[in-house]
Amino acid sequence: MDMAPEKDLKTILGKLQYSDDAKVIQQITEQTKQVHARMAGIKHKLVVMSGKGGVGKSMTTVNLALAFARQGSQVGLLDVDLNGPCVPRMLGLHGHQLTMTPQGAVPPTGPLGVKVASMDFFLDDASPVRWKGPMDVSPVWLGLMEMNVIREFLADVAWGELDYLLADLPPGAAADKPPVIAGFIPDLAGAIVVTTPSEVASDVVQKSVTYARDMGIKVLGIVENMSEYRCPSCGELNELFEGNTEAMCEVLDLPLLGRIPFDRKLARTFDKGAPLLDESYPTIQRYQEIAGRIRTLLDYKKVLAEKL
Ligand SMILES: Nc1ncnc2c1ncn2[C@@H]1O[C@H](COP(=O)(O)OP(=O)(O)OP(=O)(O)O)[C@@H](O)[C@H]1O
Repeated sequence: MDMAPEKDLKTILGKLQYSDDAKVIQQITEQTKQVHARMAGIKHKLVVMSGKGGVGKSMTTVNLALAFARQGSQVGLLDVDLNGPCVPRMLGLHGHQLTMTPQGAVPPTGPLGVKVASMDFFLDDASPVRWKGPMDVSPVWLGLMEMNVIREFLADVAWGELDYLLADLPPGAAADKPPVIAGFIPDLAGAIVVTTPSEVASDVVQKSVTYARDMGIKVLGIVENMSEYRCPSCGELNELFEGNTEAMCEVLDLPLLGRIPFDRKLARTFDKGAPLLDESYPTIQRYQEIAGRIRTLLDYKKVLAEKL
């Protein structure tokens, strides 16, 4: 596939063809084939989802990617949020670009060798994505446009060989975009759902798990974020929200993969784009444990598949 020396949102949009249904179907088929080819060298593909926004999904995705990398794996991070991509910023890669080569768009490398591809690389600073034309009046058209941009983006990124690819999906509950985007990723190993104990009190997490399952996505487990508060001066842990994630996991028949405390010291380093990477730090050890559990689940799944 020929690649332009530079690529931005306008070029992507310029390539989309909507003149008739046959062309749309042909384009989707070609993009889908291309996505399969691009991701053929990736062993485990995972998506990270949440019911609502702001529960720490990106923070969890980025830290799990770093945890897998610390265990010696080759890791890629995919940030497909068109309206608030924050992964590059957290890893100090904001302002970086994909490198366009004849082999595809090569993602920049962040801390611990993690490769990052984000919609952020196509967007102007601080301005939200604005679509022009018929989309102004049609939310359906707007959704279609976004999905096409994401599929085209996935069709371009040349990941090479990876052990893990973690995709940070946009926030959204039940019948929203995240499960549709997850469907673009071939041979998906499963989804990790991030929640806070307060979110558990509502039924939003259960709805998103049910909807993901209805779409054929295997949910591997739940990560509870902001479980407790770690005091920055003395390190003591105190309860932060009411909620019973264990009971919810039992109802949903899902493992609780781990609990991450509200840790201002750690989060501040990611918000500043200079992430704390010290593996002896207690909250980072929690992420390491969660990554270990995910690895065990994936290995178990592989053994089961080989036996059947
Ligand atoms: N465990 C934590 N301790 C302290 N702060 C946290 C923690 N997890 C996330 N945060 C902070 O909360 C804010 C939101 O986190 P994040 O961007 O990861 O949420 P999100 O669920 O991905 O949001 P959205 O999907 O709506 O973009 C960030 O400023 C982040 O630093």
